[in-house]
Amino acid sequence: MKEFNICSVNTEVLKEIQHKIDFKTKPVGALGQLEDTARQIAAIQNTLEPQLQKPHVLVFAADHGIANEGVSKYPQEVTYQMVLNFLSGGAAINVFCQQHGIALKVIDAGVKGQFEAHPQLLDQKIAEGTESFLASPAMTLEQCVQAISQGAKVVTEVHQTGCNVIGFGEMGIGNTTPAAALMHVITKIDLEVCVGKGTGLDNEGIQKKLHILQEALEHHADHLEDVDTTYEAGAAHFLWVLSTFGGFEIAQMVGAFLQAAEHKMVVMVDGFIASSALLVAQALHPQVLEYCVFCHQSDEQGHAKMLEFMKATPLLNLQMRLGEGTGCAVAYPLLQSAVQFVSQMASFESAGVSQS
Ligand SMILES: Cc1cc2ncn([C@H]3O[C@H](COP(=O)(O)O)[C@@H](O)[C@H]3O)c2cc1C
Ligand SMILES: O=C(O)c1cccnc1
Repeated sequence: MKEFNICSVNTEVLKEIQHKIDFKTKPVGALGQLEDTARQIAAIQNTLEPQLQKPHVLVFAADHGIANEGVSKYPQEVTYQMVLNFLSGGAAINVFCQQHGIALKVIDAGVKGQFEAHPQLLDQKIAEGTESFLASPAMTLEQCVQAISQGAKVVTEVHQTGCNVIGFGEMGIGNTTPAAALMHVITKIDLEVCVGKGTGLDNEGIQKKLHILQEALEHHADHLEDVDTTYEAGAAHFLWVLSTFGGFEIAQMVGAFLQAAEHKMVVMVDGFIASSALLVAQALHPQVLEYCVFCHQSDEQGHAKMLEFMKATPLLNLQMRLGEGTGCAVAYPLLQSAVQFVSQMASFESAGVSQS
């Protein structure tokens, strides 16, 4: 497995930027979470003059064997079709990226079917979909390790273009099911809390999804008993969990999160599925969380608890439940506001305004 070298952010800068923020012409703390975000970005960048450059969203797409068990409201071919939609500019993520000047790349991490070459599409296909984890591991350990390094590689390429702020999205019909499994195994939160409606299952559909997950956990129970999800237990446990229950887009996002933190990039975190990849990433390297701005709380029912587990306070709660990185794209202007008030607001002294 690729080694990641992730340092903690500079906490000295946190104190100094706080001082700078407190001398801006506003009551102390009045910009709320924008102040927290500004402090965090300053600490990540190790500067009192944080800046955002060349924002990117990477959408990782892949298919899932478990989708054949009827865990989604939509058919599997939607994954392939939506990739084409991303490439022709018609998806929600295209619209929001266009709106905010965010560059968008689409990564085929393991979609069923072949695509023609396209300047926005990267071929990082591990295989044409995972196996159903109802009866076997979703992927081999080798595939899992390969996916992590592929996800890392694309982030390094984007970083080399001068990008210092990046978000990860996903597309993969059925992928709220592996995300729920990862959440349950890593957080030990009751499976019922981790399972939600995804693309819009009704109650009966959610019960079926829950039963399939229970059956899958039962199938892997012998191994699961030996799984130690404490940090000290080491990477092998988490790699087993990720390869057994994950997906190729999820595993590539694990590598992407870790690599972005190694490059000291500001990392925008999207919804339930992206956060399930981050759960694995933070289990391997807890410092990755210091680089993460949690963009929104998804309406998928497990997300609130998942965020709580990572002690995260999301910027937005718009009852969105789409994925694709849309939470990152709509929250990006807030990150811009955070860095711009630091650089552009007057101080009490420069504006001649009296302090308390
Ligand atoms: C047209 C369409 C576009 C999407 N864009 C993201 N998702 C989202 O829905 C899927 C997860 O939900 P589930 O586990 O219930 O299948 C993922 O592809 C996710 O990205 C979409 C889903 C659909 C149908
Ligand atoms: O929060 C998400 O990422 C999400 C929720 C439901 C369906 N697709 C994605």
